[in-house]
Amino acid sequence: MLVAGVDSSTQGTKIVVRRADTGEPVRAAQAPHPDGTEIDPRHWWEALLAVCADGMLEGVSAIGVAAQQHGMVALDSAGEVVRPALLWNDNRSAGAARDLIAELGGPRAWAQAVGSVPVASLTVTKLRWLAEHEPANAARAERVLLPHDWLTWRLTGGTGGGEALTDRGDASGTGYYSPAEGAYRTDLLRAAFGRDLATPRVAGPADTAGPVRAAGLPGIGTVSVGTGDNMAAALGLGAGPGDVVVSLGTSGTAFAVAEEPTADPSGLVTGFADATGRFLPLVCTLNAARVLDAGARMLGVDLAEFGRLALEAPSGAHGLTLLPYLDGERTPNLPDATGRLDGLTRANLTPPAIARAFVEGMLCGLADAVDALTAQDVPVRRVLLIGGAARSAAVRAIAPQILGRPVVVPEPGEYVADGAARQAAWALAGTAEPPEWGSTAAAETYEADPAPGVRERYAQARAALTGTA
Ligand SMILES: Nc1ncnc2c1ncn2[C@@H]1O[C@H](COP(=O)(O)OP(=O)(O)O)[C@@H](O)[C@H]1O
Ligand SMILES: O=C(CO)[C@@H](O)[C@H](O)COP(=O)(O)O
Repeated sequence: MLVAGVDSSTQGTKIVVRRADTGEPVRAAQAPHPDGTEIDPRHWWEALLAVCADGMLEGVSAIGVAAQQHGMVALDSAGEVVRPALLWNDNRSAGAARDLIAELGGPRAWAQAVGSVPVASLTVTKLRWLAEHEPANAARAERVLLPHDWLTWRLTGGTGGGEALTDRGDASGTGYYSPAEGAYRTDLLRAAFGRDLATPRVAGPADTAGPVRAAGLPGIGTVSVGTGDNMAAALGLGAGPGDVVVSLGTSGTAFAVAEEPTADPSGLVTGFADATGRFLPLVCTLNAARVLDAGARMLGVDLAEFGRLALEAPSGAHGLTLLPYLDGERTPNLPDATGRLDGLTRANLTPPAIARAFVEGMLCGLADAVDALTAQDVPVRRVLLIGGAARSAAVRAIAPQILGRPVVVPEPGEYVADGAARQAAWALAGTAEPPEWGSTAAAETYEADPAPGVRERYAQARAALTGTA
């Protein structure tokens, strides 16, 4: 029996087909999404149809969708989107986040209410922005979904009979759902938007959303409830207690599966739920793999050559320090920040030093993320490195220096899509726990002497930028 898992992430859609019982890979495909921080969801649907073409779903008995978290998909009474979705990395609602925090009585009140302090990424702030800036669109909105909710709904029939569903994991990133209570905070949604909006029913981790009823796709009997991409990655990796996953995709994330919810009033750690009934404390940066993409483009080289250059320079990049806030930043919360390259001299203005500084700067943001998790008593027994940029030999070699501990790199793969496929297999099996699909046995461990000096210079540069030096 075969299952399929879909990852509809920021830069593209990926699909994997695996055997339901063992997880053995069978086939895979991917299709890109257009760039930008707002996007018409029909592009996600078209990418999903593209990866399902050419017999991809032949013999598949269940399918699940995981997607980028937080995106605001507002629908009207006919089920049409009222405007392009605002994505997790769209910073226009930063002011709305500040207002919402003040209105509820400060960050601690939010952390206690929903496990997270609003920043521009969270859906609740996008709803406030919509109400304030696009009253005509806001007036048409009847329902709010997240990217994975919308795709799952379309798969199961959409306006032709699908029920809008979500799961705890993705719901926990909205800012109007309490993972600790397992319930929506409709009062917070109403306070943000000015009136009620319909929200999808929160189904259980192994529930079925229905059969595939979308035109142009085979009538697969089981669509699992789906989840957010980070929750799916944890499920795909089989992350256990003590595992901290560092993912270097469009976003940089550090997260762990936890038995208890977190409520960090500093706002650094967002207290999400996972895809199995547990919790997923997570730190997210806006600047990860695409920092390297931009650096390589600037130097006029491909990613392989960029990595080779980075390894040519010594640790510390001859004194260069990159603050990688190329898309603003979410953690730390600096939505209007821009990047900064400190320490330039005539001697160090070389491609190797610049490439090294880009890799080190990106990784320093993630090292701070891991520290924020440990400050919330999240145990770190080992660090697992995944995501597109983990394919870079330079990143793999430099990561243990900057993270200050050995780094386990599982075989490169699509762990979000794998998690979605494993959830589909779980829905099919109807068991209490997801099927055992083996572990990260093919992982390689990278070790190196820690480079605390690099992090100290980074912290100084960051403090100078934020005026806290
Ligand atoms: N060998 C590599 N070296 C560095 N970056 C890479 C490499 N391969 C892929 N990437 C980068 O990984 C990113 C995509 O990662 P992925 O985890 O698929 O992101 P997302 O899930 O956010 O769409 C792209 O920015 C791409 O340039
Ligand atoms: O906002 C977050 C997590 O809170 C991001 O991690 C998004 O879920 C997008 O992920 P990628 O496209 O980078 O996988």
